[in-house]
Amino acid sequence: MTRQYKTLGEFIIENQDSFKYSSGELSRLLNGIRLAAKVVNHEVNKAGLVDIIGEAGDTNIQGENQQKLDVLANEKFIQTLKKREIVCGIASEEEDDFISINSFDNNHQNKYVVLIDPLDGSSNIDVNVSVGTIFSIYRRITPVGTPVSLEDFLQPGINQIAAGYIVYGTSTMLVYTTGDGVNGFTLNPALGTFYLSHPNMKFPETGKIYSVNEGNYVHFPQGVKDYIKYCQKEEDDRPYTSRYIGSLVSDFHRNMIKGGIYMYPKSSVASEGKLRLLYECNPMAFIAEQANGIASDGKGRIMEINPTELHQRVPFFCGSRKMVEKAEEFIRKYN
Ligand SMILES: O=P(O)(O)OC[C@H]1O[C@](O)(COP(=O)(O)O)[C@@H](O)[C@@H]1O
Ligand SMILES: [Mg+2]
Ligand SMILES: [Mg+2]
Repeated sequence: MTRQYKTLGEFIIENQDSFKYSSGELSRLLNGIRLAAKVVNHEVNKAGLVDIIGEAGDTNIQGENQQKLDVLANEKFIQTLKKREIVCGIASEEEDDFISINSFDNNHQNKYVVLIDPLDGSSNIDVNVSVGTIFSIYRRITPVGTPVSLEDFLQPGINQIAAGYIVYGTSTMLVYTTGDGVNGFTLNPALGTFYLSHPNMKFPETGKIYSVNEGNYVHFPQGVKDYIKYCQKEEDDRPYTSRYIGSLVSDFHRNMIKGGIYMYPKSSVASEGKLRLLYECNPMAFIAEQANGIASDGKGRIMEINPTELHQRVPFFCGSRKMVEKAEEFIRKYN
């Protein structure tokens, strides 16, 4: 007899009462993300066959050449969330500024803001390597009934009420937390349904995988260089294995299952690193912490950083507790 898996829809309903503000709104929002994930998954899976490969011809506010799939995924998530009557604002990697969304009755009754990285790992789209989507959800802090404002988005990660990612890989999975542990759901493409395949996901306390773009080694701070040398040294349970897919979501997902550390440090060519605090680092940090992992900027907790800009970047060290603590130890030696 095949094992009965709970569906994502059932799980969302069953768990909505454990949610602090449970009024069904977050469930509707998560269901919106579930729907958009399936739409984007459909496009990603046929990327080689239709004209969504390659550059879209524009650059985003970060000066990156937007890929066609970046733009398409951005449109699909924004359209789907707009229609759900619970979102008052959306910020996205692919949008210069936040988008204010007014409720149908035009008096700003919606309570949630969503920050998204619609397509993570853009450099891997054309070469058939796994990519993802990342989302972060907050309750607005400005009063309901007034237009959403920038301060609703510039909240520290500790204020997140939910966060998650979708990985479009050998299978498509949606992994999320509402502050009550981390659960992973695998899409059965034949049925178009997500099933609870990975309940209560946890980072192993330590691991043997380090993920960093070693091509930037010469530009890294000495502490980071020393930690990488430590990972490569033949001693105790080392050397560790180097694994770097170049898609944050995929590297994070593997390390959460097997144990490992992902690093995107600052460097002499990227003074604050590359990853964006609001829609990459904060959501992954929330998931990591809910799964007994750690997320740091090398000095302290990512989720305690007070954001100042929508697209600000921060150095990022995330994964198994003992490995991130060791990396911080090496970095602190030079502070
Ligand atoms: O090619 P690099 O410099 O190693 O950067 C790879 C990193 O950049 C990212 O692609 C940034 O994300 P986007 O693709 O969403 O811009 C991460 O997913 C990945 O870990
Ligand atoms: Mg990204
Ligand atoms: Mg992206």
